Amino acid sequence: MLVLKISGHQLDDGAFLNRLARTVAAMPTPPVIVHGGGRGTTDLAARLGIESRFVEGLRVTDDAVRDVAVMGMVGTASMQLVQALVCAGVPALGLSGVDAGLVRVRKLEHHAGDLGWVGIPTEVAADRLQALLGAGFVPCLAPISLGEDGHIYNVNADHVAQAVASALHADALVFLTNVRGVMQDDRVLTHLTPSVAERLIAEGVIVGGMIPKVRAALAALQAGVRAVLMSDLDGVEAFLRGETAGTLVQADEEQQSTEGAAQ
Ligand SMILES: Nc1ncnc2c1ncn2[C@@H]1O[C@H](COP(=O)(O)OP(=O)(O)O)[C@@H](O)[C@H]1O
Ligand SMILES: CC(=O)N[C@@H](CCC(=O)OP(=O)(O)O)C(=O)O
Repeated sequence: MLVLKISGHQLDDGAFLNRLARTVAAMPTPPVIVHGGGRGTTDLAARLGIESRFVEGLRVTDDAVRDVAVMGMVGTASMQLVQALVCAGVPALGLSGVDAGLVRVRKLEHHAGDLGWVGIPTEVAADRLQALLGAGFVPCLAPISLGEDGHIYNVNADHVAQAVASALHADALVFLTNVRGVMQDDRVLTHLTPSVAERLIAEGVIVGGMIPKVRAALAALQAGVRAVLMSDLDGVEAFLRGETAGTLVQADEEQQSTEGAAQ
């Protein structure tokens, strides 16, 4: 089973959505979907006169921003995606992490300071997601989730996707984003190991929203998800055809044995 994380970058692009929906409809095994909505939420906040602030790719979320995040992600983003999927014949069910207690979180303690209502997943109700899959639905999760303290939290969608893929023991986790993969000097890195990733973060090559994505990808690999890909839609479609594309994360030892075999 595959967990597909869909970025919020292109959810207002009808042609993109229709192509994506056709790709999902053609998948032999229905995926579990986690979507973002960061860009739409930032746009909505601006229209409401609220400035958006991010720390290492995570949105600083006070009370007002949390309200906007709920509107942007459980509302607009979910509706845009589910509409396209259902039109393509996919029985998509738009949910958030709050519904049925699917994703529980605790407040994220960040080294850079207090980010407000930002959560980090602690538990995923894998049995309930399996029940939805078993009943023929394709769950589409917005990343707003319920705290162990009963409060509503804004959670980075990459973190939710990682937690869901790990809890479901998914075979693959695919991060569909708006770039071809993790880039260095205008080149896509075909493979990324934990040690290289941390070096590129420290050197400022991997910045902003790519930081939580890369860390989530590494955590999924660590949790036993065998294939973890970061790519755009071209790359995701190639990956589903069994071709190489985008950036695959790989354990350090795996990289060494590949290099060893090549010598
Ligand atoms: N080294 C890098 N390679 C590719 N993209 C990067 C890199 N560092 C930062 N980015 C930025 O990260 C963005 C993806 O993160 P984000 O905007 O949070 O996307 P998503 O919606 O997929 O979570 C890219 O659009 C790019 O601007
Ligand atoms: C805490 C935090 O950063 N939450 C994110 C959740 C949405 C998200 O991750 O959307 P993308 O996948 O489109 O970037 C946010 O508010 O933007």
